[in-house]
Amino acid sequence: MSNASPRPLSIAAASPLRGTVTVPGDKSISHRSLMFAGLAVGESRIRGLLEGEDVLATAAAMRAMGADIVREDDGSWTVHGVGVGGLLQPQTALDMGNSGTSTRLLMGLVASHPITATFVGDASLSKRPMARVTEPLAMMGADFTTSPGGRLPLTMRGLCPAVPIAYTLPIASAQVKSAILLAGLNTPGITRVIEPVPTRDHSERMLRGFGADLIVEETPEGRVISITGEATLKPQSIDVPGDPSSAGFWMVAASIVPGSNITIRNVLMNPTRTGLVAALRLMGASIEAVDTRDVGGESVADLRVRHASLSGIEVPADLAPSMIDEYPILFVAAAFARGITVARGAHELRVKESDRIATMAAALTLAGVSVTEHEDGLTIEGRDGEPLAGTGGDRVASLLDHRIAMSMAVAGMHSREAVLIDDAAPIATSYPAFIDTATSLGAAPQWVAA
Ligand SMILES: O=C(O)C1=C[C@@H](OP(=O)(O)O)[C@@H](O)[C@H](O)C1
Ligand SMILES: C=C(OP(=O)(O)O)C(=O)O
Repeated sequence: MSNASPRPLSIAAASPLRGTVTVPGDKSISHRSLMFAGLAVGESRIRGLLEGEDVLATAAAMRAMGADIVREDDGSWTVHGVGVGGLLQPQTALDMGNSGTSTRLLMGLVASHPITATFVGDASLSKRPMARVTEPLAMMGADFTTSPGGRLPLTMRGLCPAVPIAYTLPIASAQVKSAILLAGLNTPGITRVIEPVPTRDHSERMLRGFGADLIVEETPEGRVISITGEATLKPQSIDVPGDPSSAGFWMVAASIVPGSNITIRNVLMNPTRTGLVAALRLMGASIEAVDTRDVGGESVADLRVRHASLSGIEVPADLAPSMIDEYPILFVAAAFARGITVARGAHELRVKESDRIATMAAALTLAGVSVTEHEDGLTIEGRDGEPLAGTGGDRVASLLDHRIAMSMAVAGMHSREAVLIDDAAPIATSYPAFIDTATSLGAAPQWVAA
């Protein structure tokens, strides 16, 4: 996983995109399903789990710490948990591959168990900041030996019983929030996280579903989330809804390729995740949610998306937490809009799988788009529906970042000559079927020789 060989991809003008697609299970919910089921007492069943490399890294780590996790013949997953407090000492380093969510949430779990664990990852993950979780987890009593800059590889020793804390998030991060709440699961007393800016709330919803004593209060300081340890989690039957972050690629693809008309089935519409839909609608996109329904306590809908003339906008900065992973594909939409799009207030993009501000600025510039880079975002001059010229035989650098590879593949779908991407292998971290789905909709991605 950490050493996959590069796989260059070429993609050029698509015929109109038509048809119905089903996106894979939500990545955030998939990670949490395995972790919480792995801590429950008894058998949980998960349907629709995302079988991408990031989630498989979580499964392997939970197995290494004692959970029994099996993929059944019908594609569902069965998990027998160890019980909160029951995680075992892993015998080898936990390989987190490319996955920030696996790393930070599992560090939270280890923090309140009496075990030592070493976390390693690929070149991208090894550059990402971990102090945002090691600092609060150290306050709870965990001990860390990190690589320079507080990065991976790192070894941590949990403390049991750990010390409950009340912690105000200095950055809007669901991973940091979740790491602390997960440490709180096995910590006697009440662990509190104060979230001035709301972020995705899957940990809160799911932990409550698994029977944890967790309350959320809206206060003038923000959302206060309190979890009482030591919790007992009850096994669950989970249907993972489709990932809105994966659906985002098709929303933009259908919006920019003339004549397109597609339906994306079963998309999670949790309001902490729908920022891209809101931003695209502000730009004039035609996205209609049909058959909105409740699946396991989450709102889910089918999205009908038709080609539309997009206009440049100032992207409201308060949408950032609810579309943080969707900026790369929003930048692609902006490249085809009429007029200027300004997206600021998204500084966190600098510390994702790649520096997504710099990486997308370079990628779009190579494809002939006029882009200005800011410390916290981009200004993009739209082409008013005109196709890109292509990358002229040069290769976009995806820098081990799945969302860059997929976003630039979508850009290629409305390009006269090919957009070449140096390495599309990272797509498998979150969306293994992306290339097949693109082909089924009428696009023509081609693997090329390295
Ligand atoms: O909690 C989660 O599942 C995630 C939270 C976000 O990260 P941050 O919390 O670092 O913003 C997001 O970028 C990531 O893809 C998944
Ligand atoms: C940022 C992402 O994931 P992670 O932080 O889990 O690596 C992502 O999927 O875009």
